[in-house]
Amino acid sequence: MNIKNKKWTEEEFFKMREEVLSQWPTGKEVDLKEAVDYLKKVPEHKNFSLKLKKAKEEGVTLAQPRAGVALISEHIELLTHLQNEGGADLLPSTIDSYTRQNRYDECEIGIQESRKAGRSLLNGFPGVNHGVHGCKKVYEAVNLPLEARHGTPDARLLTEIIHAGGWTSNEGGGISYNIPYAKNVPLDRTIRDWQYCDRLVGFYAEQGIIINREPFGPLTGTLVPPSTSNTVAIIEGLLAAEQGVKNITVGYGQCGNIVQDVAAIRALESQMEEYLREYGYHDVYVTTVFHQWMGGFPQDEAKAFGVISTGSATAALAGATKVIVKTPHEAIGVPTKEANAQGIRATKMTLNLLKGQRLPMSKELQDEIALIKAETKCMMNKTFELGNGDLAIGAVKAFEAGVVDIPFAPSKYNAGKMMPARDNNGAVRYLNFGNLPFTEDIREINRRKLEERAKFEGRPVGFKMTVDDIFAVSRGVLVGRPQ
Ligand SMILES: CC[C@H]1O[C@@H](n2cnc3c(N)ncnc32)[C@H](O)[C@@H]1O
Repeated sequence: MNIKNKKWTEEEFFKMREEVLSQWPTGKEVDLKEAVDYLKKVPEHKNFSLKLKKAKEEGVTLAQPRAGVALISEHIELLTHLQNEGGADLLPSTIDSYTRQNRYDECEIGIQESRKAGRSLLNGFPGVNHGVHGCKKVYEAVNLPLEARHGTPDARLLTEIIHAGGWTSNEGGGISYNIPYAKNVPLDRTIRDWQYCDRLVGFYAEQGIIINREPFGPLTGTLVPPSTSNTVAIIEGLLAAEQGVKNITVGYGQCGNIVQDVAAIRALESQMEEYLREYGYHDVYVTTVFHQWMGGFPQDEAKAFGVISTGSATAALAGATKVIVKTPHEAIGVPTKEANAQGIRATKMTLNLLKGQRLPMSKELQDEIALIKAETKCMMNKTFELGNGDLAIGAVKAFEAGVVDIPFAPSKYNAGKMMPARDNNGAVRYLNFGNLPFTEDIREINRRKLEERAKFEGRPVGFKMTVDDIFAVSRGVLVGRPQ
C-alpha cells in the first residue's frame, strides 16, 4: 500500500467514506451535514478541545477515568455516577474489545446476552452497534465532554459514529493502536486508516468545529522508555496535523521515577511544539496527558490507592493538562462504578492539594529533559531519513528497521530487539539498544546508569533486571531488587 504524509483531498476522503459507512448498518445513520449542525451546538463546557485549552491556561490538571459497559442505559448510569459522585472533569467511553477488532456481530450477541443477564458481558461500550443515535443519548445524558478510548487498528467507522454523536475527542493512532494492540496488522494500513480518522477531524475543523485527538501514549505500558513513547506520540501528532487536526493531546504512561516522569511530560510538550513549528503547523494547540501506572497493580485496594496517588502527584507536579485515572479494582478487572468513582476522588484530592505546585527545575531534571529530547531526536531524524522526508513512509520503515522499537509489543511488525530496565533510582533506561540509532554518548549514559544499579545490587547488568522490574510494582516496590 503506498501511503504518504500528505493531507487527503476531499475527493480521496469521500471516495473511501462510502466503503467505511457500509461496514455495519449503523453507518447509514451518519449524515455529515446533520453531524456538523449537531456538533456546532455542543456548548463550550462539553467541548473537549475547549475544556483542555481552559485547563492549560489556568494551569490545572483535569481528571479523566476510563469506563464502558454494554448497554446504553447502564453506560449512562455509570458515566453519570463518575460525573456526580466521582467528580470527573472529563468523561470517556471505553469501547469494548470486539468493536476494537471490528467484530460487530459478536457485539450484537454481547448486547443481547447482557440484556438477558442484566449485567454487562462486554468489557466496554459497543459504540458502532449503538450507532449515532446511541452515542447521542449518552452525550445528551451527561454534562461533561466525551472521548472515545479504545485500541482499534481500524477505527474509521467508530470515529465517524462517535463524532456524529457529539463526542469531541478520540484516542488512538496508526502506530499506538496497532503495535501494542495487534499481532498481524500491517503498519502502512493502520497509518492510512488513522489518516482517515484525522482527515474527518480536519473536515470538521474546516467547518469551525475543533475536535481533540489524543495519540495513545503508554503503548504497551511495560517499561517503555520515555523517549520511545514520546517519539511515537510526536510522529502521530505530526501525521494528525497534516490531515488538519488542530487540537492534540500527547500522552505518556507513568514509569515511577518522579524526576524522569516530570521530564518526560516537559520534553514531550516542548518537543511536540518544536516539531509542529518546524514542519509549518502553526495553529495546532498542544496539551498533555499523564496516565497513572499502566503496569501490574497490587490486589490490596489500600496499596492500589497508593499507586493512584503517586500518579496523581506526578501529573500535578509535571503540570500535565490531564491525568487518566486508575481504580482500586485494577488488579481484578473492570471496576464497579463505585470503585471507579473512588479512584477519581482520590486523584482529585491529590490534584487539589498540589494545585499550582510544580516540580522545580534542577540539574537532575534539566539533564533528564535533555537526555529524553536527544534520544527522541535521534529516532525522529532516522525516521525522516528512512522516509526520504516523508514521515508516514519513514514510520513504517523505522519499525521494519527497529529504529523505533516498542518493548513487549505483540505485533510482528515490531522488531522487539530493544530491551529496557530500571536504573538504581527506578528511571527506565535502555539495557539493549537493538537497532536504535543512538549516539555513543547517549549509549554511555544509559550504560553508566545501569552499571550503578548492578554495583549496588552486586549482580551484572542483564535481562534478569528487566524481569524483576516487570513484577516489582505488583509486589509493592518500584525497582525489582534480586530476591
Ligand atoms: C488501557 C488499559 C486499561 O484500561 C482500563 N479499562 C479497560 N476497560 C475498562 C472499562 N470497561 N472500565 C474501566 N476501565 C477500563 C483498565 O485500567 C486497563 O488496565
